[in-house]
Amino acid sequence: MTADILKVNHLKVQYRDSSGIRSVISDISFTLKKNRCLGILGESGSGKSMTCKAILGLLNKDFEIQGEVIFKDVHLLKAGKRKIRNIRGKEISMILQNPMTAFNPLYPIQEQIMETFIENMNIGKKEALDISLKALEEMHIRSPREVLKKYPHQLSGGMLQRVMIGIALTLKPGIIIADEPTTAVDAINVVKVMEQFVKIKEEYNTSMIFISHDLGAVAKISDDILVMKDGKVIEKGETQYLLTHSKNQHTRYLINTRRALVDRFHQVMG
Ligand SMILES: Nc1ncnc2c1ncn2[C@@H]1O[C@H](COP(=O)(O)OP(=O)(O)OP(=O)(O)O)[C@@H](O)[C@H]1O
Repeated sequence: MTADILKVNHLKVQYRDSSGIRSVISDISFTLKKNRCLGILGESGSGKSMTCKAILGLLNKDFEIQGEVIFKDVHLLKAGKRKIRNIRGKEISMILQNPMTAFNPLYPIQEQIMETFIENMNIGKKEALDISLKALEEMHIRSPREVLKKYPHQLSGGMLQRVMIGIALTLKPGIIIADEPTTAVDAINVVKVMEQFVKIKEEYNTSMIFISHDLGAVAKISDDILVMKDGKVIEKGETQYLLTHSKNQHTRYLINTRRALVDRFHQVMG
């Protein structure tokens, strides 16, 4: 039996503004098992990002959150700010859709990466620089010393995303939550970024939540899949079983849409 590393029980998220209250996530439950990858699949607006932001306490006061999120016996929704901040980054890392938003545009990335390592690993500047260089090398980034001196806008989305993955890997968290990590990446680098995720999973024993609207990406990396629609979980199960046996209409629709896309690609490419 594989142990559960993260349990989400009856999570509900509501959004409140001047016009009233709106349900964004309605009563979802799932578990992430140790050393496994859970793919969250769903169309835009289905609630994938909101689910993960709620888990990590990243939503502001306009959102009302109910339910239970248990990570290693810690009830994350009730944990204090300091405790959550310690868990985020070191124990649970999030890789965002748009890596540009994770960096401050006003500073070269070197300072920002080093700061993250100094804060989370309790080390000095010299060691942080060595580790930063190593993190980029691990991601097969050429001329890492020069790359570190660049400002975020001087690097491509794919490059920045690889830098983010390198940082997450170096911190060796128990869980990586990747939210549409290939969105800002050009087609050539998508393959490279996906390879890095598969590598993390296979070599580092990291548990992972991989969010995407792309069934191909989710199927490539996930052991289990959760399908979301309109803020609800409509199906969950082992990836292979779900892809071949799902009787759920919406899941079949997502599978068929993907199949049609691949067929069209083959037609165009001859
Ligand atoms: N900042 C916000 N304020 C209020 N409602 C929001 C906000 N961000 C998202 N929502 C709403 O929450 C719901 C779920 O959105 P969410 O971003 O989680 O979807 P998603 O599945 O991650 O989609 P995408 O793939 O486009 O990121 C949607 O109805 C959306 O309108």
